[in-house]
Amino acid sequence: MLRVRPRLAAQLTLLSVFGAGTLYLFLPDESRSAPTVENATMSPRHFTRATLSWSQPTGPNTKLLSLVAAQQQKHAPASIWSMFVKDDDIQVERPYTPLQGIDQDGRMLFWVKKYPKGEVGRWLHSKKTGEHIEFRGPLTTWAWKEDTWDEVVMISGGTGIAPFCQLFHSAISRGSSGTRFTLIHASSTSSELPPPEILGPLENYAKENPDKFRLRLFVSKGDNRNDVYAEVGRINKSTIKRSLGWDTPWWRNIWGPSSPPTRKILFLVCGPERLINDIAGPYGRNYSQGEVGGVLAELGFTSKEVVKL
Ligand SMILES: Cc1cc2nc3c(=O)[nH]c(=O)nc-3n(C[C@H](O)[C@H](O)[C@H](O)COP(=O)(O)OP(=O)(O)OC[C@H]3O[C@@H](n4cnc5c(N)ncnc54)[C@H](O)[C@@H]3O)c2cc1C
Repeated sequence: MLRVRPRLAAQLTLLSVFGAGTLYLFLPDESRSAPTVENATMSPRHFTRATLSWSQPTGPNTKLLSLVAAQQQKHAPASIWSMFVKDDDIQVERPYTPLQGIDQDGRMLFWVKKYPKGEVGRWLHSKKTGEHIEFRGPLTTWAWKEDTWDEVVMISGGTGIAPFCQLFHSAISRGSSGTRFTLIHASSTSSELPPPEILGPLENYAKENPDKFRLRLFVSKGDNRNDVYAEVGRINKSTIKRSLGWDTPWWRNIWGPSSPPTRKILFLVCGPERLINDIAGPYGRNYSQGEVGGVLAELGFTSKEVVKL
């Protein structure tokens, strides 16, 4: 018997009312053109299949999902990259960031949030172990270049930690870089903080390598989760100044301002629109970088030093 999923059923009803041409106009067009190729190595130009091997709820609206590609994969870029995942009920794709890249067996781990009216996030959360998911990629979000920066400060909110987690696994934790990294992450409540699978390796590395990597966690309000320490409050100007070692007591400046820093500093910011706006100013048109605004502009940083992911 042919079983029609509820959302697909709704689409078919629409189809009968408005006609195929009209429905086609309603559907976002991103994923119509890329074909699906069975058992192929991954490519941005075609979709290929992965199997959901494991998933686990990690909070009120987030889940960890492990996908295994059908075919062994040869490589992944050294940069921050993502995969487009296709919701094949409605033929819409969205990018998601493998937290640890992809291993030789084609395994990828994702941390995905579902929004009350969000299409693909809710669809991914509904998938069961053993079900197939189509993906294409890798697509570079931002190219990391070793030994370009003295200091990199990563600021994230919610699942916006994913690209920094990936950079941690591909570059930071290898320890070869002369760069000092700081990750400042905020979630609304402690139970919405990233799960131990994400935070554990970051916390351990930060403890063992305080001169190379620092981690600071913030929550707007604390609740019952006590396996992790987070400061209650928002990421603001003084958080960032402190991370840069610029929080000199006022009495030290009594003889005039200290000399400007000469270190090459880069800020990477990723998360909900409000966090991006407050810290780095809004995106420009069509998600271009726009001007630097917010706290980073107040601290004198320019577009050469700020990337909104
Ligand atoms: C390069 C890149 C990598 C990404 N990696 C990840 C990842 O690893 N994990 C992850 O969970 N997401 C990630 N995202 C976001 C993801 O691609 C989707 O945008 C997100 O899952 C929402 O898609 P949706 O289809 O569920 O919701 P949609 O159908 O697109 O949105 C429905 C409604 O949900 C609300 N909504 C959607 N997104 C947001 C938001 N960010 N903040 C507040 N409200 C929102 C809006 O009100 C919107 O009207 C990434 C995005 C990019 C650009």
